[in-house]
Amino acid sequence: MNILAPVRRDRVLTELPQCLRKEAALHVHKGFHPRVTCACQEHRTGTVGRFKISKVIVVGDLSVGKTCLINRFCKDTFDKNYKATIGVDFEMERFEVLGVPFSLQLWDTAGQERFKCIASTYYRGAQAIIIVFNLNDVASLEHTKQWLADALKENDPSGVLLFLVGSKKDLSTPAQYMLMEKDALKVAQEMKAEYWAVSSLTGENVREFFFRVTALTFEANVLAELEKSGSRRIGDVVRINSDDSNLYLTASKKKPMCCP
Ligand SMILES: Nc1nc2c(ncn2[C@@H]2O[C@H](COP(=O)(O)OP(=O)(O)OP(=O)(O)O)[C@@H](O)[C@H]2O)c(=O)[nH]1
Repeated sequence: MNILAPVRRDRVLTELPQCLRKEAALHVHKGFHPRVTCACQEHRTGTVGRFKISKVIVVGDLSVGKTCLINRFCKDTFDKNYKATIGVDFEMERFEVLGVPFSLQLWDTAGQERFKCIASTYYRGAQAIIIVFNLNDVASLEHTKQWLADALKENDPSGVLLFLVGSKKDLSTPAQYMLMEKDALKVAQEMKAEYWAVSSLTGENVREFFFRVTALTFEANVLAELEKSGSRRIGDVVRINSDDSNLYLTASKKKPMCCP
């Protein structure tokens, strides 16, 4: 018996959402990996779609807008008053990707130094790490490297997808934004993270960004399931965070067995 309500219509993904900037993208393929599409059509996604919940952690300096980002996506609300996150908080979001149910647990962590040690105990087991900085505060961009290092202490760097997100885009002039974006793209490339710029106030890019996180996390999960179930023999190599400058989620060039 299915006791869960159907997934909201605006949480259904039938296509791979595209990256924001090709220079700093986890991959630039137009669609889902053919093996993922095929596995979904044939209901061969293993634990993905049944009990699996993917953990996503959101880290970054205090007041960069982590809570607002999550609230804009999950609740479509925006609070202009700052209330520090104490320790952690989380939201569950249910999606349907290529017909397969898929859930994300979005962990909002505290940026304030005094709450950081509580928050860091929740970093473990993340499948995606979202590192947020304020597009109007260059120091917060510099600090992203330390946030990433701390988050990776608790996670396997080769098995996690990274996203670098510039927040509060509404507060930058186009000229200021261009300057900041140049630096941010460099940092994202160094980290092997996908770059996004958003505004939780206006909602710009928020939905696109979370859909991209969902789609790429789903894709990585299904590829990992296929590998685990022995499909590796047909030659697919799944590697997240390879050394390729623009293709961190890779697969071999061998033809998939089923769909083209
Ligand atoms: N103009 C503008 N303000 C924003 C935006 N996002 C967040 N803010 C404001 O920035 C302040 C901090 O936002 P939060 O989301 O609470 O920041 P946080 O990163 O969760 O902070 P900590 O919980 O301390 O780590 C609040 O006053 C928000 O209203 C945005 O996109 N545009």
